Amino acid sequence: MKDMATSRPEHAPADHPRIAVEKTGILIGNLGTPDSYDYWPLRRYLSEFLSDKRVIDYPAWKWQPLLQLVILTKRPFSSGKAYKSIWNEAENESPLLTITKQQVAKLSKAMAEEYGDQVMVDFCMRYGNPSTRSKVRAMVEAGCRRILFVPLYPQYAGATTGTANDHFFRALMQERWQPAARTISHYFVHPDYIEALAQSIERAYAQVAERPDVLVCSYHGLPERYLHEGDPYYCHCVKTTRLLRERLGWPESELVTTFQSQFGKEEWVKPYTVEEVARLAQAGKKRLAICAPAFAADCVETLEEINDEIRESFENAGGEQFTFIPCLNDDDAHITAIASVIRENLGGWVE
Ligand SMILES: C=CC1=C(C)c2cc3[nH]c(cc4nc(cc5[nH]c(cc1n2)c(C)c5CCC(=O)O)C(CCC(=O)O)=C4C)c(C)c3C=C
Ligand SMILES: [Fe+2]
Ligand SMILES: [Fe+2]
Repeated sequence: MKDMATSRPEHAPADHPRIAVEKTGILIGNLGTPDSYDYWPLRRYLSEFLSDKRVIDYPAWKWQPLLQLVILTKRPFSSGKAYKSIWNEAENESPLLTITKQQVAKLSKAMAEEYGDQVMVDFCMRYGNPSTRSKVRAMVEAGCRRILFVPLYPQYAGATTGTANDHFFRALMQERWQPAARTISHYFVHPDYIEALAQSIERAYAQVAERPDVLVCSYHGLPERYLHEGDPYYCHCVKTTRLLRERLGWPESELVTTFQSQFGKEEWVKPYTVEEVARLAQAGKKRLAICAPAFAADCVETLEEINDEIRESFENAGGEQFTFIPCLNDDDAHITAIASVIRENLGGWVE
């Protein structure tokens, strides 16, 4: 606690440990990303990710041999190629990490303006670095007696928010003086979030040559079985599109909900984006815009999968105008929305 404001409790003996001045931590959590696009870093990252029972729920005896001996001998090559095509070479990091840093810098500034040094803002990843454990430790060390954990996923899924929370709680288990803790389940219903999303779409529509026939809202997919076993993610996604449509004031025919990135042999929630865009092109919807409201930051799934693979599928089926709408990233309206969600969840903790 060398560099922090510290004090010794009243009536304490001279050798009592110094205690950092009390703060509230706001810890942003995201998925994670490999340290580089080379084979071993990707293999390490994917192994950690795909060994998570919240992501793939098969029993380990059945899943691990397949994962370690088959999937992880091939997938790091194809994933590596995808990551390489979008890598931020200047910073030598993935776009997800760059954008998360930008978001956190803006959020820190907004929170400091509002609450001064009562709060500190930082971020951590569920897989890879910076780890959740290291950031919880740093916050407690800095004097955070309360931590608000904010998984940066607008919709709740066990495979994203649920596992991020699990990891946060595991980190708390290791603290002798455990801070009070709160988490955020989802925030897609927040009017400021829907407003930020709607504005980003209106901005994109104002810039295209001709008004798109249809807006595809493409969400990261999930095995269909998870929905039947009680995961609300699918319903959260469908509701996000509805709220967005209501805010935009557009007819139902102009928005479509789809799901991308299916992985493995099971059926995932449908329709699949890659198939639906081809179907739309064949049905005469030649101008298409596409956004990805499940992602708070652009990443391999949007920059490569949507803007490359899915664009190709649309164009091969006769599509003519493909407008990729970036994620909200560090848009001011997005930061305002996240700040609103945080403020509402800090009730009673700060003045
Ligand atoms: C936004 C919500 C997400 C859900 C729901 C989700 C579920 C889920 N994902 C996989 C498998 C993979 N996901 C991958 C990347 C990835 N996934 C999300 C978000 C959700 N995943 C993000 C933001 C990213 C991108 C990370 C980045 O660094 O850019 C990947 C790795 C990439 C690849 O090799 O294609 C896999 C694999 C499953 C199985 C699943 C549901 C159970
Ligand atoms: Fe994923
Ligand atoms: Fe993908």
